[in-house]
Formats: sequence, structure tokens, C-alpha cells
Amino acid sequence: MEAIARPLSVRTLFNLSCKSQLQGAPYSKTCSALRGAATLPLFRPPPPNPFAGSLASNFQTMAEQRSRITLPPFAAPQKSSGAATKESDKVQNADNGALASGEPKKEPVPGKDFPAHLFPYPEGYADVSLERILNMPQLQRAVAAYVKEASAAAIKEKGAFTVVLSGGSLVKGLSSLIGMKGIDWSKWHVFWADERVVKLTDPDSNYKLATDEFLSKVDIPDNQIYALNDTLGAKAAAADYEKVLKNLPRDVLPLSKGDQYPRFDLILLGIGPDGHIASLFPNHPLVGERAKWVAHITDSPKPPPQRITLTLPVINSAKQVAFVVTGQGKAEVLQRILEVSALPGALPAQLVRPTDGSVTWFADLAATAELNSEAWADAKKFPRNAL
Ligand SMILES: O=C1O[C@H](COP(=O)(O)O)[C@@H](O)[C@H](O)[C@H]1O
Repeated sequence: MEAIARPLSVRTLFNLSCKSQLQGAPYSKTCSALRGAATLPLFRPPPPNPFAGSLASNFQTMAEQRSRITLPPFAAPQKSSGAATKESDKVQNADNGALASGEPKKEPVPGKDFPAHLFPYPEGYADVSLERILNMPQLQRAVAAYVKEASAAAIKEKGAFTVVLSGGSLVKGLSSLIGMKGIDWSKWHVFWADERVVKLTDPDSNYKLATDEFLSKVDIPDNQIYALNDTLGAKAAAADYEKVLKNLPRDVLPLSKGDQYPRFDLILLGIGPDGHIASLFPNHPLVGERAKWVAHITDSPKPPPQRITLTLPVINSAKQVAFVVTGQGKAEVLQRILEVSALPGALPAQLVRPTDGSVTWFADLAATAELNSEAWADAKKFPRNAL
């Protein structure tokens, strides 16, 4: 009797609030906020449902609490019209940097004519979407399903699947692929977006992390897992990795249009709380690297200092790029990446704009807590700096 009359504890109320939202309506960020913050008014009505924005909330089931938002496209680069006359062609060429005499104007060289990291935003116009997913297990399942689909499509098209892994928190998410039916592991070729220049047995090695969590538990042939040569220093290791990529058969790893860079089927990226991707750090001259496929860094702000990394144009040549972002610690940087126009180079993740590919952001609710996605429809461009 006494037990029934006793008021519900604060913790119980919080949990009930979350539970009812889970059962009756999609989870809202109030739910996660309530779990941690006792200062919020207990009975404040929940804010508008973040899954039901005016943008296309075109994916939502009760079994998997998630919503898919297609982001407004990047501004497309101007293309010359096929029907242009000779005169208008000249104007177009002049606009594009060619002199009227037909002699090409010299391209300014990053690092020489202007600071390497202050180049303009790349002119990609990829499809970008954000998958906002309730929690870690659901996010891991969603990422696994997406990777499986990408692998099936690539194997059907060219008999091989080239997938690039990052290190860090995203690797755990790949464990949901283990035991999945219908994946032809024998056709997988695995690479790294970045690697720390340490022994492959070192706890800091991205290879070791992926091997422990995932690669040792699936049947990918060893000679199709392209690890760093850990007997070399950073500079030589980057050159060696680039050589490995260049020597692969082109039916496994084709080149992008223009034959300049490799075109991976899928690149999986995490982001650091500073907005770094792979080992391309904010305002580091390496962000402006154009000539190399793989570059080295010896002063990484995040330890260990010596690393190798794919360069930005290689990332932007991929068929599909997926970001996996989880946890409250990433909420602020995700908001800046998706809603604020930073100086080019200040947030390397903003420079991921594949020329002929798609970008999918997989993020849990904690990581999306700071987004104002309801207002995105009005901004109609990326980043949505009008917000
Ligand atoms: O150092 C690195 O950090 C990033 C982000 O890692 P996270 O643990 O914060 O998710 C990672 O993507 C990169 O590959 C790694 O070398």
C-alpha cells in the first residue's frame, strides 16, 4: 500500500517520459536530454518532433526509429552548354581561365600563389542525405545494411568491392556486418582512409582496431587487405601506399573521370570533434594537397603525430562516401559542419563533396542534438549558412 502511494522518483519519471515517446511517437531529443539533465522542467511539453520536419522525412518505421532527410544539393558548378556558339565558347573559356588568344592562363598554385589551405570549396554537387537514427545498435544495423548494399552493387558491376575504412569510433559499427547473409567477402578489397605510422600490432594502429573488431571475423582474403607497410617511415609509407593503389588492376580500382585519382566504391569516414576527417586536420596545408593520392603528416595535432592519409581529391572521387557520427561529443561540430559556412580548410569535413558520387551522414540522436534541420528547407544550399 505504502509503496503504491509513494511518489514516483525523478529517475522513474524521466524513464517513463522516454519510454512513452518510444512507444507512441518517434524519439525526440528531449528524451536524451531528460536522461542527463535534472534541471529541465519535468512536464514541459516535448518540442516538435525532429523526425517530422518540413523536409522530406521519407523514411520512418516504428521498428527502426530513424528518419532520412535529403539535404538541399550543393550549388552545381557552371557547365558550358553544348549548343554554345564559337563566340560564346570564347567567353566561357575566358571565364574558365583561358586567354582569348587560346593560350591557357596559368592556374594559381596552392601553397605558392596562395596559402595551400585557402583554396575555394571544391565544386562537387553530390547527393547528400542525413540518416538520423535513434541509438547505437540501430545505427550500426543501418550502416551495415548500407555497406552490404554498396558491396552487392559494386560486385555486380565490376566483380570487386573497394571499401575504405577510417579508424576511431566508426569501426565498432562494422561489427554488425559479421555473420550477415549474402555478402561475398571474397570480392572485398579493404583500404584505409588514414593510418597511424606505428607497428600494425600497436594499439594506435587503425589496422589493428579494424582487424580486432571486424576483419578477423570475416573471410576477406589476406592479400585483399591493404595495410600500411609498418617497416617504413611516414613519407616512404605514404609513397608506398600510393604505389600499391596505382598498381592495382583498374577493373578492381578504376580511375575517376580525367584519370587523375582512384575511384573507390565506398569511403567510410568518422569526424573528429575538430572537424577533421581521415588525417586531414583543420587549417593544415595537407588539406590543400592535390598532386598526391596518399600524403604523410608528421605533426598531427591528434597523437600519434606521424600518419598517412588519402588526400581530399581522392575522397571526392569516390562513388559513395558515408560519415558515421555518434555521441554528444560530436553534436557541436556536426552542427558547424552542416549549418555554418566555415573558411575553406577550417572544417575539412565540409570539403567532402564528391564530383560524381553521394554523401550519406549516419548520425545518432545525441550527435544531431544541435541541428536546426527544420530550417534547412529555407536555406536551400550547403552549408546552410543562412541559419
Ligand atoms: O584519429 C582519427 O580520428 C578520426 C575520428 O575518430 P573518432 O574516434 O573521434 O570517431 C578517425 O576518423 C580517423 O580515422 C582516426 O585516425
